[in-house]
Amino acid sequence: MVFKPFRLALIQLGNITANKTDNLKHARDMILKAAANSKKPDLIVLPECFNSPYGHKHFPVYAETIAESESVKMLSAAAKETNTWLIGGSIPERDGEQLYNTCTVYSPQGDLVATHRKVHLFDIDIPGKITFKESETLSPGTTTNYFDTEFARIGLGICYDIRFPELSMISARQGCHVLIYPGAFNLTTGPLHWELLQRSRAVDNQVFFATCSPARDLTAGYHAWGHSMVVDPMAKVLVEAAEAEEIVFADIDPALLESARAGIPVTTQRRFDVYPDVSEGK
Ligand SMILES: O=C(O)CCC(=O)C(=O)O
Repeated sequence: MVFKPFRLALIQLGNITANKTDNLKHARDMILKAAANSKKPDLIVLPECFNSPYGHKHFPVYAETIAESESVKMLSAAAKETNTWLIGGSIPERDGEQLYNTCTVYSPQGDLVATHRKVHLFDIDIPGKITFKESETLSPGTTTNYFDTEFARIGLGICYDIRFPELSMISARQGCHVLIYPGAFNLTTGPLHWELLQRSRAVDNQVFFATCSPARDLTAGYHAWGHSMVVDPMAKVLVEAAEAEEIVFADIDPALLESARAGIPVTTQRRFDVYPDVSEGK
């Protein structure tokens, strides 16, 4: 499987309003801006729920079917126009009666090459801090997903999916070199767990791990943590955004994955005679 050096751009998108048309226009402008940067990224990433305010009551209002989605049309056209791979964050998706939190991925030709429906819904209740119940309106995805580019195999997840090591483990054992999760942690769990979980998933699996969050907006109903990040296979943070809108770039160097695996060979020391391989049959 090909793994070559490439450059990643994470768009920590701000100004996500109640107006979808404005959100799509702003996201498009930022994709064009990232692509026009002298750093010339090979892959651009948007955050979770980039076209709608984040909240289960908003999902039914903003949901689109993939076949008729104006968001998908915009993302496909932007990928083609910039001739760049694009992970289109996530959008509320409608499929019949069901709604999903769905990530869509585009080739530089503008083809929709992969989707990932958030597998683990964000249902938490920390009294006095945060209560959120995506399952009030969303259904969970039922598949693990990755896509291949000319430079790497890339595994997908969305936000809360990061808390479930099995998903990352399965992607890594399917040969993914880089795991990319659009996400939107909050001001309670963000400071404690956002970086910790990414560095854990990276070091567990000796892969690169990246997240892309919306910018923090204290006037919005949901306060995103921000801090979009790229972590290397030794769990070193390569780049981290602050809270405001920002585009951050990272060079993904396969030599770092190779040296991590050579120096600490856990990938060949697993004891599937003692515990099961969660990727078996996947
Ligand atoms: O796991 C967390 O603390 C936050 C998850 C989240 O915000 C999400 O899944 O959208």
